Amino acid sequence: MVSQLSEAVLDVIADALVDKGYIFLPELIPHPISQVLLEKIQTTEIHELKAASIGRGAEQQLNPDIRRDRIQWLEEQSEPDSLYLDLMTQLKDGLNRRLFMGLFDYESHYAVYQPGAFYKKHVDALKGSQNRILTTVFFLNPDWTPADCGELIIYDEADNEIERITPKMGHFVIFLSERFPHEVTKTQAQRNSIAGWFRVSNSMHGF
Ligand SMILES: O=C(O)CCC(=O)C(=O)O
Ligand SMILES: [Fe+2]
Repeated sequence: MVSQLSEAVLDVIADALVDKGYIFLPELIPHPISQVLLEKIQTTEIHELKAASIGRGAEQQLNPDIRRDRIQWLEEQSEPDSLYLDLMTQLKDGLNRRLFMGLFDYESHYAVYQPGAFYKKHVDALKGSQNRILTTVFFLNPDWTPADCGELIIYDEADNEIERITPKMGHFVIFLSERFPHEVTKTQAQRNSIAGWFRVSNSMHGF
């Protein structure tokens, strides 16, 4: 399966990131790839995923009052992860060519939110102190209904709600990691996503 993000789509994404710092795309990932990613998550037992923690490095801790998803990191060596990671490399290169963002690598994990799980409002990168630049979230839930809740709500810097994304199969969102607080509302059904972060090289920031 070889898939190409078109130059036209990359133009739209780059323009939106410059204009408003985020973009919601109802269908970016080719359907056959979404399908194999969904099959992988559906055939993974919940105990194979690990409880997600908050904070980085020595500060890392489990905190079920803040976050209750279970995660598994994607790996370049395994399919279908590599299909998704290849598209993210195209996105990285396309954005670097257009915006000179200096995006260097990408880390991402599958996340499963079981009924009752949520992730309270947070930002993915503390201003100036981290190397996460751009967040991506991709949803893998074919039969989602409004009653299932589990929306991803994105806020602006003044804490106004600017986007409420239903975690339906195919939905994809990209936003500047430092700029947008966001939360996952309590889900009523199992909710699958892939969250990822484009990072700049530590050495470029003098860490
Ligand atoms: O799954 C989502 O909608 C977003 C998850 C999130 O915000 C994160 O993992 O940092
Ligand atoms: Fe987040």
